[in-house]
Amino acid sequence: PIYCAKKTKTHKDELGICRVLLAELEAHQDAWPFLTPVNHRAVPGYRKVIKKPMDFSTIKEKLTSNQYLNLETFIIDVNLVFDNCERFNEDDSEIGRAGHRMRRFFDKRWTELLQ
Ligand SMILES: CO[C@H](O)CCc1ccc(O)cc1
Repeated sequence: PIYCAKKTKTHKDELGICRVLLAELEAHQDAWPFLTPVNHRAVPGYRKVIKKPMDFSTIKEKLTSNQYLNLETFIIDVNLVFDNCERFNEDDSEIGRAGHRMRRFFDKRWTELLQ
């Protein structure tokens, strides 16, 4: 089309997309390592190595208490979950592989929803 303006998204539109994306992340079969905060008392070294822990339940709490300015600040927290996972787990481990699969799923879905 000759005229193709980018449709701007309101704050409400962006938060709606965050809710849909988070629901899909939580429902994913590989989400189990990421659903709740890592128990740093049970996992030696975790608190020392991972400076900014993040998980899907914490993201949900931040979303419902309006702590995300926009889609970008939400995506930053989701990526933090996967970056923490890569830092702490071997690629060739159950949780390492789950993290890579979840990141691939998330990247595909948010780009689809934004098209
Ligand atoms: C998202 O999961 C965290 O990376 C913790 C991974 C972990 C926890 C306990 C273990 O024995 C090994 C790895």
